Amino acid sequence: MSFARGAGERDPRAVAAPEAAGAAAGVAAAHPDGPAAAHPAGPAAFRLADGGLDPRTLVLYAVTDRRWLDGTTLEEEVARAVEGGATMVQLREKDLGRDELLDEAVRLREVCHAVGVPLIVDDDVEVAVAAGADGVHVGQSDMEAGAVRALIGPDMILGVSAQTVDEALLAQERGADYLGVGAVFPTGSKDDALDVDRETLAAICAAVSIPVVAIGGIGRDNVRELAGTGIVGVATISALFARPDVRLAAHDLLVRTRRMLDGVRCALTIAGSDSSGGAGVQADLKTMQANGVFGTSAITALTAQNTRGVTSIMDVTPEFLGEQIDAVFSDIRPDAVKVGMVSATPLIRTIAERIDRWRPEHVVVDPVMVATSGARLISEDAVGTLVAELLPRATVITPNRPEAEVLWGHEIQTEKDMELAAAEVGRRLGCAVLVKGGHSLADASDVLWRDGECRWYRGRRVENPNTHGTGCTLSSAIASNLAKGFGLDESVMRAKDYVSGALAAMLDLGAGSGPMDHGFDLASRFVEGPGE
Ligand SMILES: Cc1ncc(COP(=O)(O)OP(=O)(O)O)c(N)n1
Ligand SMILES: Cc1nc(C(=O)O)sc1CCOP(=O)(O)O
Ligand SMILES: [Mg+2]
Repeated sequence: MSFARGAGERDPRAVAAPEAAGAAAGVAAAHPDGPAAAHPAGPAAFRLADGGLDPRTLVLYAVTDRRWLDGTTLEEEVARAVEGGATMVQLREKDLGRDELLDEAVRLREVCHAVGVPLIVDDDVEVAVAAGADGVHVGQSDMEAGAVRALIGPDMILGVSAQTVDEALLAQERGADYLGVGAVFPTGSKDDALDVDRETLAAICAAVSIPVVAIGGIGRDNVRELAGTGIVGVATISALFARPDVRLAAHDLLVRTRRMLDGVRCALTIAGSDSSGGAGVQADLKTMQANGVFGTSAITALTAQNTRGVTSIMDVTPEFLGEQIDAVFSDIRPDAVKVGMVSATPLIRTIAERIDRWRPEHVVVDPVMVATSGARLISEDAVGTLVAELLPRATVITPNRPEAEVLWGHEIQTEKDMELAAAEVGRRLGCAVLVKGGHSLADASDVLWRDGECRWYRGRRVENPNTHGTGCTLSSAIASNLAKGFGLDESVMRAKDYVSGALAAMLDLGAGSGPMDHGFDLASRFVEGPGE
């Protein structure tokens, strides 16, 4: 484990760090800026309805160590950590006297409460209470957990360290809200840390009903090894405070921790290739990536197109389309499927047959009929097959106004017409229907019919003439969110937000209606690059 924080930075082990005892006498009952100025909602705000600690507060738990400071203050570094996404902060300073610890706790409390993040104090119950912190963390050689609970009352958060299943069960019985279990990897930040192997960590998580965070030597390169253990988050000192940019380090580790906790979700796009990259399979894959889902593809057709129009289309054979779908499903089973441009009857039949064979959980069909440029993308006879054989197999379909008119058989002139169209088409097909409003009607608002009810999603209008690929992008963003486990309502809302963001980035490419910036919010911007 390296302590090098970068050229010229010091080794914190060179600084005297006496492992101070826990609670000692002499702390004032309350600091002058104490509990009265605490987070208005108090620590109860971090609890769920059943009284348990909300596990989301533990996803990225930043533990302080002033020995990493290099000309900045602890408040500044903690502010950076929470700005980057730390969900909980622990003041753990072994070399501070109690008055200094209390002052530091009060300062950190302000920083944390300004952004709604709980502050925990390590070891010292009296300082935690006097400073108006949200909780305290004690280990096996600190004050006994039951005694701590009696002192802090029912609301304040109590964290307890455990290295065995017996210790974990006892801590839970004595009123712990969460457990810190480590050291799961070798650490240079705690001299007396004991090793906890993966099996013990998993056994502790399985034995208790309170949330567990892993601690010790965790960083961006090994966090994924904790997948499947049952933890709800990770606690770390050096992966944040030893980094040159604490905010970026926090964001990077948060993204990686979330990915580790959620597992990798996959989506499949079955659609046409757009040589200009703004629509079709290319837009779908970029959208999936940007929405945190691994994208796979089965290509229905190659198109030669750019922002001015489609000049040529070459369909793949139905056999080859089927082979692509089978190759993906038989190996990486996607959590959701998006179907886009599919222009010929045999290809539509192949997709319908594969849906029956592989039974994906979610199927989003964008019934692409006409490109934004006006080019027809499906043969007349194929529309009948689409309606009869593919759309009834969808979870949700996402027609724009002209497509909804074809499916409904009437003109759509008002928002009421959009609702009627969505309802009638949905009843006929037995699936949810999202009718998308256009610039001239309902602005950026769409209506979703599902299970007999209509719901409007009022989007924010973005003045951007470059709208090539918006339909593909919306449907693949919905599929990505369904793949991640969101319900349909939430998936539509998130997808609309994503499309608005991609439009608002105002990318301007090509002479015609250009593509959106699918990568406007990519996490990679926050990932530390080489040389750090
Ligand atoms: C979240 C979390 N987990 C474990 C610890 C370690 O606590 P403890 O065993 O009391 O050791 P010290 O931190 O006091 O040296 C922790 N602080 N936080
Ligand atoms: C504070 C602490 N407790 C541990 C335990 O095993 O209980 S390990 C540890 C140090 C964590 O720091 P780093 O992320 O730099 O390894
Ligand atoms: Mg302790």
